[in-house]
Amino acid sequence: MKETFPFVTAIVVAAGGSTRMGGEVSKQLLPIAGMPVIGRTLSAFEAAGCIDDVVVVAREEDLLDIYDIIRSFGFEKVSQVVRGGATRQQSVAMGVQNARPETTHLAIHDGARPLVSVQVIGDVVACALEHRAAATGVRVKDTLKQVSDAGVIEYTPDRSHLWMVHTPQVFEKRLYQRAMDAAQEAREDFTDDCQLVERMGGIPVHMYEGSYENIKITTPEDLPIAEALLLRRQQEGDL
Ligand SMILES: Nc1ccn([C@@H]2O[C@H](COP(=O)(O)OP(=O)(O)OP(=O)(O)O)[C@@H](O)[C@H]2O)c(=O)n1
Ligand SMILES: C[C@](O)(CO)[C@H](O)COP(=O)(O)O
Repeated sequence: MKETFPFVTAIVVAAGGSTRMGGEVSKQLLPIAGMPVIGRTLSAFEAAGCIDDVVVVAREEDLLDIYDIIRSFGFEKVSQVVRGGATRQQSVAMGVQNARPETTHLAIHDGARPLVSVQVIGDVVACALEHRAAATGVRVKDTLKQVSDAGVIEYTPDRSHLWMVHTPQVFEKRLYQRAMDAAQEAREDFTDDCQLVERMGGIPVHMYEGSYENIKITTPEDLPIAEALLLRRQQEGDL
């Protein structure tokens, strides 16, 4: 039997409006290389040895489809599917409130990042077990510009310390709970979970260098990119 410490619960948030994708259907339900986006995401967490339990957060209108996907692909780690909130932060909070009481660490992940690998999940969880708080991300590859509302370049930031943050973002549960309560009390709402811990100060969030393949399905051109990456993995025997 597995020891109870650590007990890592993945909170997979899939309750967004998919506005930038367009269309009626949630982007998490769209097929890529023959499987719904959320199915691909959940397969990675099912296969990751460091993950003990999974809570999925979804829109009310998607619940039946999500249950269907979980049943048909046989995802045994998913213990609950709960309704999300109006913002990503609220959806994460719904997931956290429903995590099993023995949870010691939370691995918060976007349902819309189906290319996350078992290796990245394992490495960022290990980093958080050591440091209490960790995120995965990649170094910015392009030269960046700050552009004014009039469309004029204002300046070129030094990119040597700039990264794009991905998920999973992994935290000791007690720490994350404290950060979440403080942000809620201050009525602050953030697009990622690191910011909750960053704003408290005192606890450094470690960055684990992950993979450029861990893209978020955000706009329509992301779908063929994800499909091409998955087909390459299939050809290389990684799937
Ligand atoms: N109220 C929300 C908003 C976002 N998310 C989830 O958070 C992840 C990252 O969000 P994003 O890509 O911004 O998704 P959407 O909010 O759906 O996108 P958009 O801004 O285009 O509507 C996604 O897996 C999304 O489903 C969520 O669970 N609940
Ligand atoms: C959490 C996140 O995936 C980190 O990259 C991201 O912030 C989600 O929201 P966004 O509004 O698409 O940046």
